[in-house]
Amino acid sequence: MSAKYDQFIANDVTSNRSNVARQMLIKEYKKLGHGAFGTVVQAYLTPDNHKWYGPFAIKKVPAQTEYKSRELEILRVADHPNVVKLEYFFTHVSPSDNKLYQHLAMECLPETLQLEIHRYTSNKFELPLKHVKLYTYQIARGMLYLHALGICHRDIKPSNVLVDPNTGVLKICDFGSAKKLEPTQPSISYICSRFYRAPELIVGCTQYTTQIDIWGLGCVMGEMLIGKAVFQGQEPLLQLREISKLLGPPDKKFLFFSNPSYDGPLFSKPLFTGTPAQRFEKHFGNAGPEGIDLLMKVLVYEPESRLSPRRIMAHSFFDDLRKERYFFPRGHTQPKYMPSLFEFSQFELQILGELASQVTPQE
Ligand SMILES: Nc1ncnc2c1ncn2[C@@H]1O[C@H](COP(=O)(O)OP(=O)(O)OP(=O)(O)O)[C@@H](O)[C@H]1O
Repeated sequence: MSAKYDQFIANDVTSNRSNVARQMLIKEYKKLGHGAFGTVVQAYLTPDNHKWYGPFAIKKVPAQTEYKSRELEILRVADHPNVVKLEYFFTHVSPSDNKLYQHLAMECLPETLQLEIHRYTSNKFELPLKHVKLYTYQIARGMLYLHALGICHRDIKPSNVLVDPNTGVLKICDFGSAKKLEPTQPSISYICSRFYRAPELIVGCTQYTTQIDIWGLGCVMGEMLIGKAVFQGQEPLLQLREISKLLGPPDKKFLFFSNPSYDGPLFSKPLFTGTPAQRFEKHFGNAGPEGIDLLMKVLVYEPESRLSPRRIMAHSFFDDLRKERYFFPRGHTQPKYMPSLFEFSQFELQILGELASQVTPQE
């Protein structure tokens, strides 16, 4: 291994599996990304210069902020095939600015869904429908788990979804905005990236539920189908205008329950023609009738009317995944067996309840 980047020794590198802390040498290889709060680098870890662990994606965020501690707290407990796994964590003072940084070493995936969508659009294609099904199903399965724990991701978007296009595996990442929602406590409404913000967030609701993530799932599914963000508001309030073009304007009941004191624009003058079904058909025709039906049940104003993760997983749009366990990875002419989609834990089976048999393939 030839080092191109930084290397440093960190004390107290804690394994999230065993909880044991020890000194390790960290070798960084390349930058994977950077966001509002920190940078992500690919790195290997060694306790003795012989055994190497990795590659990991190490996210560095300034230590001792509320953001950081929530992200660590959530990643420490999250253990699911569709949620990025935290392997090690430690704090370390950066020699460049002498500040303390929290380091989260997570399993590393080759790409984000954003890049995967971009690969197709730059060649004037959209993702094959089978891939849309495979990825949307896994987002729903990750959400089934997170939401059952009360964890709301609050920033679902294609760049926060990691994929391995070769295996078809998908994992939700970036828990920097995530929060365990308590039913009686308000939360800030100014979260989530604009194009993916649920309508209740746009109108300033502070008692929202994990259903804001379901809106994000709908936006991500739609983006995979059409190759670009479904609702591209040029500024925060204009985001509602974009939504109104497809769904029609929000009604009084929605506003009453979301934020009765909202006094922003409502876009009640028709900005569209035809029925909602015709507009969805026009936008997402390539999803087929089942895909359109699913989107129409996910992209709805009332959060409680949006399908839950388990109802999404049970939707007939995913019957193909249950019947035919192969897919063609990008650039492959030979089919490949799909990743594990239905090997549910006892916890998942409990949440799926009576829908478990509908979600699982019938041999
Ligand atoms: N486990 C991982 N494997 C591979 N790449 C990753 C991984 N985690 C993060 N990345 C890359 O780093 C980018 C930023 O990571 P992340 O979203 O967690 O940081 P952030 O500071 O919260 O960013 P943002 O402000 O854009 O949300 C991701 O979009 C992705 O490209």
